[in-house]
Amino acid sequence: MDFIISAVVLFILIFIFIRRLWISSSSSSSPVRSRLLGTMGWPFIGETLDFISCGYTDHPQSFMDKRRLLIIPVQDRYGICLRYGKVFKSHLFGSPTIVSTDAEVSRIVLQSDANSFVPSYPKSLTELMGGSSILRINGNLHRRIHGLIGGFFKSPYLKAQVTSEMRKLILQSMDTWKEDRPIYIQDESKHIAFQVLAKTLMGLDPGEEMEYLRIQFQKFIAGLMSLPLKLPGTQLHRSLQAKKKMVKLVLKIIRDKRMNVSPDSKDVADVLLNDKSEKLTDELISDNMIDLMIPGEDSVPLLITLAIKYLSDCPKALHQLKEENLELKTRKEDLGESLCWDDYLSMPFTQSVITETLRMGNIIMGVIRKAMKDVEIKGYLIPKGWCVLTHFRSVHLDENHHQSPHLFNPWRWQDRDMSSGSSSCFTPFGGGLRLCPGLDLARLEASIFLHHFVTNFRWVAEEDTIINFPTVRMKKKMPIWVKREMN
Ligand code: HEM
Repeated sequence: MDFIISAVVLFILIFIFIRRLWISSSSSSSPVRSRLLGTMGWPFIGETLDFISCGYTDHPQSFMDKRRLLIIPVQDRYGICLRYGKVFKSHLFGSPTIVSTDAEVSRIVLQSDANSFVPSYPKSLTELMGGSSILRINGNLHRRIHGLIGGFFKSPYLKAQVTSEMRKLILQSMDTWKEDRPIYIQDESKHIAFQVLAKTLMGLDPGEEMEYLRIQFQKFIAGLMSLPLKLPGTQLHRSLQAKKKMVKLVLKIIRDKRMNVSPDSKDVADVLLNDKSEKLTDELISDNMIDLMIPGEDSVPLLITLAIKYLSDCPKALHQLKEENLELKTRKEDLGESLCWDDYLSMPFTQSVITETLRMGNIIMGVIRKAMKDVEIKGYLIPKGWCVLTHFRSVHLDENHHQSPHLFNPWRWQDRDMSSGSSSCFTPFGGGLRLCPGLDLARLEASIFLHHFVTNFRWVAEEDTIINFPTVRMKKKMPIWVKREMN
């Protein structure tokens, strides 16, 4: 008897489940033929809890894998479908969402302009960003600021200056390392990256103002993933207070610069101040200086930390990297020259290590866009108002695109030109109009760090694990024990 009741209950549950799939797969409001399958999960929370719980595992993409590889015979208008496929619908973080793990669909979304898709961020993040932040604005003003920032790193004079500043800060930090205690690579690289950003963005040197800015910035970013409640005592409120203090200091720096503006731009603020369009007010520039730190502050240290983690686990790659860097170091010493921007970025194996770290590490797991109108891509309908999560991580770890995707294999990138930052199967820096303008800076900083690290030190890494949610980081901050090389 029990068996019959269980069988009936199971049957009803399966029936309800399949019916929900059926309803959700055929409930498009548009006449456009849509192949989208998926479930919207529970009321309000949708499938968010499953997304988060998968996020905390070693395989955050298992949320996607479970759905795109789901074997359920669903009878839809077009026949029997055995899985949702690479693009499916869901309901995440309060929004109906299309999840794309398809390289081509994601590429088209990223390439689209603001008439079709605009960036979408969690509410707390939007609250903390300025209204004219490059991360939020669209259209001509966005294009102008993005172009100016991207252009900054193209000038030979600035390239030389940024390279020598970065080298100085990295070497200063390495000089303080002691052999009788662990060095926490994640913290060290974070400290350096902040100094590099403050210098590159607004010419700030280490000192009291930089330290004040660093402390306020830590309070500020603590609220990026917080509950969107602005009441006193909440994290978001504390972060907004910290932002106010930062804006006051940065605005003062910008105004001082405006008084003595020189035609030779020395940092990103100078480039924006020298813009002739008169659309870039001091408030807009100072807001953007702070918001530029959001994508820049954490990502580069993670790139460096993960590269060292993967190299520690792959002695063959470390050996080759060391050989390449030592060879260049000796050659430059013989010439009596120090390494320039192009030297650092032209070491092919070093760049392959960085590229492979970006592929495996997925520092930015994907980006979210919101559809401004019904958009059809490759037969999938994305309804107006829905979000699209272009999940880079799923593509980077898809064995159809990258053989043995979970293996750290820098050699796979040999003879492939990755200087443009992306191809549709490799998009760690996004793509289209919003392609990361800091990508050269990130590669350069990682290259300089790795160069001086592997040519000056041997090390033993302590056991540590990568955490992937809500942001990528090392559980123990990557402790290593170093010994200085006698060369
Ligand atoms: C490993 C390091 C980095 C990674 C993986 C990374 C990744 C990304 C990605 C995926 C995007 C695209 C976001 C989107 O499409 O919505 C982006 C945008 C952006 N990144 Fe980076 N980034 C890195 C370093 C930096 C640095 C160092 C800076 C600052 C100087 C920076 C500044 C920006 C800015 C301002 C945007 C927004 C561009 C726009 O919306 O037009 N990034 N980054």
